[in-house]
Amino acid sequence: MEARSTPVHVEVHAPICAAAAEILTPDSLRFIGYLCHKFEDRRRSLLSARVSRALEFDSGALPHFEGSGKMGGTMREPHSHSTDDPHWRCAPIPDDLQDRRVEITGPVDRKMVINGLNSGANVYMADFEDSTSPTWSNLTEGQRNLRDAVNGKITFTNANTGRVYALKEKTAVLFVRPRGWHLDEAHVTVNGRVASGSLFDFGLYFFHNVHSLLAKGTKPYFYLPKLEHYLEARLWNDVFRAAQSYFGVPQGTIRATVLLETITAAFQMEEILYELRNHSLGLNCGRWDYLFSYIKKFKCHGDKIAPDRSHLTMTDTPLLRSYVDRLIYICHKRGTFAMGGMAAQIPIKGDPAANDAAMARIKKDKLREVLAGHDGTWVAHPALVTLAKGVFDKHMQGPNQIDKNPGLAGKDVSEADLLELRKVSKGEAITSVGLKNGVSIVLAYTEAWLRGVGCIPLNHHMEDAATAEISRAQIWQWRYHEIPTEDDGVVITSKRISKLIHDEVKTRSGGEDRGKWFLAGKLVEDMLTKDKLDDFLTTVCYPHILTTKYEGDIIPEDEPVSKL
Ligand SMILES: CC(=O)SCCNC(=O)CCNC(=O)[C@H](O)C(C)(C)COP(=O)(O)OP(=O)(O)OC[C@H]1O[C@@H](n2cnc3c(N)ncnc32)[C@H](O)[C@@H]1OP(=O)(O)O
Ligand SMILES: O=CC(=O)O
Ligand SMILES: [Mg+2]
Repeated sequence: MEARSTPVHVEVHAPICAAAAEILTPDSLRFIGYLCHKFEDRRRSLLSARVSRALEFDSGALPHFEGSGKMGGTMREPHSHSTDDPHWRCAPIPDDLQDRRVEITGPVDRKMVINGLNSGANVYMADFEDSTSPTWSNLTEGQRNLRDAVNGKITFTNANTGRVYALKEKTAVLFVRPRGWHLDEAHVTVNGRVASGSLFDFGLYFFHNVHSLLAKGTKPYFYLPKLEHYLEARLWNDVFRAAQSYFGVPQGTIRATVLLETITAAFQMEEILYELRNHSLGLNCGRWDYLFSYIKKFKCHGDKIAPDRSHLTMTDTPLLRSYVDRLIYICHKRGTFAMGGMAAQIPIKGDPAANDAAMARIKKDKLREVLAGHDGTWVAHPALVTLAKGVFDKHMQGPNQIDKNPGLAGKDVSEADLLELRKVSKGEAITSVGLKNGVSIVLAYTEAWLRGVGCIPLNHHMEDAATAEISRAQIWQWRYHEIPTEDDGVVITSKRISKLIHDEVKTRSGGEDRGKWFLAGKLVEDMLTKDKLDDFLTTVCYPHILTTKYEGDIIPEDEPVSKL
């Protein structure tokens, strides 16, 4: 392990619960301190650049491909060199990852980790992002669960049923998705500044598992969420280089797939791959955050108002189709994975007809993906693994189709194609039902998140921090543009939204201060009716799940419980 001499002060401002005691050792904290100290200024400056770009979009600007010569103002980008050489390829694919046809994802609680690894999927992605509410216990226990899983020692006993869970002999290959660059880990400060959530999650997993993973013949594999720019990919690449060198493991040991899930990243697919090429495992279509990002970035554009969420389907939304095609083309051209995304339907219990219809929709979605050229897909629930595998087995003969399917449909995707929304028939685009459903989704998800639950079943769909954000952003946008709902002609105003929220909170809480309904109602009302659209629901709600004081990046005032 490489020695580091720069003095770095790491403080933990949270109870040292049993999991934290095992995970936050002096050495692991020293490593987190090293990463945060080295990269925090760059993280902050990249986050500021996001704010500047957002202001330009608010004034009507649009993203452009590099080299289009159309960038103006602060959006002038440095040349990335990604297209200078037509021959570069991403690093070769590791043996245990040739076949990624079905990947299951899920939050990091102990039972889920075991069920995900045992699900029969090729890959299990343990998720600290969209499906985890980053409470202190979720994070520290999640890290402990992953360490135990990597060591093959994870077990779980259901206290109610007595059922014992343990790993099967053959398990899925493990990926980990740390939080995005925008999220802080406020329970930890490094030289007085709150730590990055990304570096906390990445660093602890890497610290505790790199050697065990290598000894088992696998590697530390990551999914990188919510990147908005290729310089953010460069930051991850530099973090990987620093981490590998700190531990004395070969460069290229870490491998990562980037979630292509922001509209700005869609204009920089090749640039992002290029930055990470020595660590890259391709791109994935994170369709839900992608829609959220589109609505958020163009919230002020009167010609880009999205219809009800139910209309934003992969087949009927031109910008989604174009982004899929372009992603497959770019990834295959550079010799790496073009992964599909998540269908939000989950199994429906007790209603076979409705369940059959949901399964048919998922099957259609997976068929579209494999025929388009994707090398694999995501499922949200173990009961969907066989279904998705069946579709890929039938239509993808080899372990992947990187070399077989060049995805040429994506070659000529234009800037305009990546921005084109679906046109919905007059009278059905934005409806009172869509508005009510949207309010109900944002509220229910926020309530669960505040209780520490990051993914919920709702109306037979999974709702997480990406799906709920679409509803939040679009309701804000409809109100901002004073859109009337088409079925009744009534304008969407703050007053109308507030009433829907109050009614829903009353129904869901029974009028009693149960769960987190009252708090969720207050926060959601504020987010949906204020002048400014908050960047993320999760950053608004974050101070409410902490065990310590925190406002934005202000340093907690309490005495730290642990110092390094
Ligand atoms: C937009 C994106 O970012 S997508 C990626 C992030 N989102 C996700 O990963 C979604 C993950 N999925 C889930 O969290 C869950 O499936 C939910 C919340 C949607 C539904 O969960 P539940 O209501 O518990 O489902 P259900 O009761 O049908 O579960 C049946 C069993 O499958 C298990 N299970 C369900 N989903 C998963 C999963 N994703 N991974 C592992 N196990 C799972 C349950 O733990 C349960 O196990 P048990 O029978 O041993 O008790
Ligand atoms: O992370 C996945 C998404 O769709 O968002
Ligand atoms: Mg996402």
